[in-house]
Amino acid sequence: MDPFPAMKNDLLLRAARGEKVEKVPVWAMRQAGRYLPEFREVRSKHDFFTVCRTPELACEVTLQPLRRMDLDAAIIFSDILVIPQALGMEVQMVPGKGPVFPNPLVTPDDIQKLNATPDISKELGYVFEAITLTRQKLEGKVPLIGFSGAPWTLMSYMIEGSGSTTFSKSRFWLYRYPEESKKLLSILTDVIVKYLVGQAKAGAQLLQVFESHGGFLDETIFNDFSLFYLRRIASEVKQHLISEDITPVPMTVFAKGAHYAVESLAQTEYDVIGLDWTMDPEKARSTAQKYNKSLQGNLDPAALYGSCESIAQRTTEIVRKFGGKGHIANLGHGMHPDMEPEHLNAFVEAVHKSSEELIQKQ
Ligand SMILES: Cc1c2[nH]c(c1CCC(=O)O)Cc1[nH]c(c(CCC(=O)O)c1C)Cc1[nH]c(c(CCC(=O)O)c1C)Cc1[nH]c(c(CCC(=O)O)c1C)C2
Repeated sequence: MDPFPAMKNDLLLRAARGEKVEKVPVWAMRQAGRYLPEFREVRSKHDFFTVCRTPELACEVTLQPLRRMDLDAAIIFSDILVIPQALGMEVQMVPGKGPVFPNPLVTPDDIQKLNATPDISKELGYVFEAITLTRQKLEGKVPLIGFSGAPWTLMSYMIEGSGSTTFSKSRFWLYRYPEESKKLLSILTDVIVKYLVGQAKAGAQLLQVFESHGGFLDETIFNDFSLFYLRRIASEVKQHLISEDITPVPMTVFAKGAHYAVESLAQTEYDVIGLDWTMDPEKARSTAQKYNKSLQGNLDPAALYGSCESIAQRTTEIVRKFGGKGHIANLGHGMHPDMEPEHLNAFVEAVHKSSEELIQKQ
């Protein structure tokens, strides 16, 4: 028996599985965040990782955007960098700078210092508790998304020690220490699989894997150091759930910038391929159809700086290009802190209105 309230809106889950929908579901990456005054209010009292680690606070900020807008999904408030923390690395969130690792990995010997096989429920149980609490509080209003960073993206932060424009230190590892890099990626993959299985068991109804730094790799390097592990994650998460008699939840992969990889990702066990705003929806759609996959995306986040009219116009165009079926509307990357909530709302409304019209005509 499902211990959670019955779903009132399952558009996201139907679209992820390529089923019929009456309108296209929509959510936004970083929909909980600093562009919302009510989020800044919470952050003025609690530091970033305290919000992540306190289920009541994480639940509260997860629900904030849903009180303002007719979004079709919630995404649990957390960060991809909770995994390096679980492996024993310190991560600080520095205002105006973002995440900083005071002691990044410098040479492959540093891999020995990691706690490579952490007790996931002990180290990350707070995320599972936040998910269960949020599923209860959502009362079936919309599905709850869980997520993780992908191995390469996490490895790049662990080596760079922060964001970077070149990722030269972590890319150095791929070419200079390929075997040790693979060892690290495999440690991360094993942890990510357990973490995502735990999220599904706690109540997450769709799991998204963020390969935010995919586009820094060329195709052959991507295949060996990213795709290989992404593929393992989808297949192992689903196998684990099946072996415990749990119906596997749909999974989305978002490999930002990896244009060359849309087809190879469509050949994995992910159900949904996320597109950034520089990718062509029509081209991706013909690829996705071959493999029965759904797509997510891909309005340029910067389009939200335009007027509400221009947002509606651009959104209608994008919805038409994706064709209504097997589409989850989203931005091509996350919200920025200086965006206006009303402009995100214009996007949400335009997705619903234009897709309802499009689907009715079909
Ligand atoms: C709101 C927020 C988050 N993380 C950070 C912030 C801002 C910091 C603050 O409030 O002080 C720091 C925070 N955490 C990170 C960054 C990026 C740093 C950089 O590389 O420049 C920042 C500013 C690292 C991070 N964190 C995340 C990614 C993957 C998505 C992406 O590519 O943007 C990445 C790369 C995932 C993430 N991060 C977050 C979510 C919450 C759920 C939602 O979408 O509403 C999610 C899914 C939340």
